[in-house]
Amino acid sequence: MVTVMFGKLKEKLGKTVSKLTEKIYKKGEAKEVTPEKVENETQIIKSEKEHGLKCDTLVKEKEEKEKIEETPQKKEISFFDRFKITKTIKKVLKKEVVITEDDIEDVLEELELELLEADVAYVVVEKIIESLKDQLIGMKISPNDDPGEVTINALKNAIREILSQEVIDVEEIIKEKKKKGEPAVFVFVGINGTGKTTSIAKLAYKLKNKGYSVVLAAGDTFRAGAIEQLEQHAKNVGVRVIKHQKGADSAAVIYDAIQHAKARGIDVVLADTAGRQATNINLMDEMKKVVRVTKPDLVIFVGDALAGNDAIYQAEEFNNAVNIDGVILTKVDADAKGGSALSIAYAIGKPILYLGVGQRYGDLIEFDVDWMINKLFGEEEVKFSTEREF
Ligand SMILES: Nc1nc2c(ncn2[C@@H]2O[C@H](COP(=O)(O)OP(=O)(O)OP(=O)(O)O)[C@@H](O)[C@H]2O)c(=O)[nH]1
Repeated sequence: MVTVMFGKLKEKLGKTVSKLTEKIYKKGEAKEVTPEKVENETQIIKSEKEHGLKCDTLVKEKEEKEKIEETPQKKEISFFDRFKITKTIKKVLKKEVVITEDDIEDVLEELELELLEADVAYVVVEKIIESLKDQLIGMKISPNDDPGEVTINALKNAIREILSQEVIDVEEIIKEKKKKGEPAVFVFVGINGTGKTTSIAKLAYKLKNKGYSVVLAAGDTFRAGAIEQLEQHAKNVGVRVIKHQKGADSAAVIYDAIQHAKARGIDVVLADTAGRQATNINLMDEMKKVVRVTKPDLVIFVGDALAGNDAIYQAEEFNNAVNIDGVILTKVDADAKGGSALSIAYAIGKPILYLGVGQRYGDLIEFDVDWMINKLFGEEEVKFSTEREF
């Protein structure tokens, strides 16, 4: 089953736009108007070909057209038939509307429940509702305005506020460190199984393809097989790994990798660490030591989008322990809800750097607010590859 990325969130936001729009139409006693002009047949067929429009009228029209073709005497589609094909009813407000809290209260209450259901963190839901109220209550909508556009823009603004954090330019950090003759050091932290090792490999692949030299540090000396897993990724991607034996001190391995990179003028050190539960005090203390000793340029929290609210809680705990700089949210390709992608940055006040969108080395995309807004409100449905490279 192909997951529609952020599918649940997208559906709920779409429903809210329709409900708010209908409320405004009703209050403004909107009347239906038909389009001034009728498209000609070529435009209709073109629309059908270009957009695969299979709406009822077009399908019905094709059946009627086939029927006409069966009876040779009626070659042309009548004007009225054409008119039916492109019948796009628009509504126009009869009078100006001033939106009151009563007008939108019930729709916003429903939106609140539905966002919570899509795994959006409570603090984020509250912020979105508050922003919508600030934007919409008291707003004047004239007959020249398009209520649908007004409501979509209000929702987009509310979500943009949530998603916008200070942007971190990873390549800028690498270049700045290179000027000082030092490697940029990025340490990856998170709980077990979220995709740390995989994301390190994906970022190594991305940076290597951009011309940077990369070395990996096998800092997960805890989990059986973790060192070998990272070595396999490094081989596949074509970068080196600095490792010690299993059970060695994680900070020491990463420290050695940094010295190796310095000695050889390598641009970037990507350091793995053992997956750990935020509740495991000993492992959290070890992680604090790793950060204290290695002084990384970025501490990157790797969260699993499928974990929903748990990913937010874990990010908050890790942020309290070692001050996270940025987030990689993985398995977004498999996340039908979308709540964690919307919530994690706002909940900890740190930016999402990348999204993991599959199991190939190229399946790591730089996060961008406009990109996410477009995915939540855009028409296109993103299809991800289910191919596996690891
Ligand atoms: N669909 C999908 N799967 C992913 C993504 N990122 C990681 N995975 C899978 O998630 C699983 C765990 O990935 P790892 O990188 O081993 O996780 P980890 O955090 O290093 O795990 P520990 O070493 O136990 O802490 C693997 O099967 C990956 O292929 C992603 O973006 N999309």
